[in-house]
Amino acid sequence: MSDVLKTLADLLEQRKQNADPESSYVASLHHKGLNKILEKVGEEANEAIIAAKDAEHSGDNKDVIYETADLWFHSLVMLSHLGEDSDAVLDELARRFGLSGIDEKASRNK
Ligand SMILES: N=c1c2ncn([C@@H]3O[C@H](COP(=O)(O)OP(=O)(O)OP(=O)(O)O)[C@@H](O)[C@H]3O)c2ncn1[C@@H]1O[C@H](COP(=O)(O)O)[C@@H](O)[C@H]1O
Repeated sequence: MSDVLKTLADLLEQRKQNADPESSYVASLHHKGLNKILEKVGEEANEAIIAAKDAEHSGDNKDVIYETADLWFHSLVMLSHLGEDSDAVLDELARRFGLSGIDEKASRNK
């Protein structure tokens, strides 16, 4: 795991276990439950899509990077809520190295 993901994973775990929803945004999301977390993931995905479309026209990627960070962050809170962290996702991505998306899809449709 990258240092950033490891530091964030540790912070998210600490906030999930010990933090007060009044003073921690992450704890407030866990307190509100999975549906609220999923609502935020959907909202941030939409914002990232809109920012990407705008970036295509303006040539300025600042907002798409900001919105993608929001999307990744809320996805990590979702995984944390379910007892997982980014390691599991990175392992899955590593497992796919060298496996063409087209070949993988064809193997599913046999
Ligand atoms: N990386 C982030 C991070 N990215 C985005 N956000 C928050 O995500 C929220 C979502 O943005 P919105 O504009 O949708 O917020 P909003 O409209 O207030 O949200 P709603 O009322 O609609 O739910 C904002 O409050 C952002 O500040 C984050 N909050 C926390 N972190 C990390 O998590 C750590 C722990 O945070 P706390 O739990 O707050 O201490 C922090 O130190 C950071 O490292």
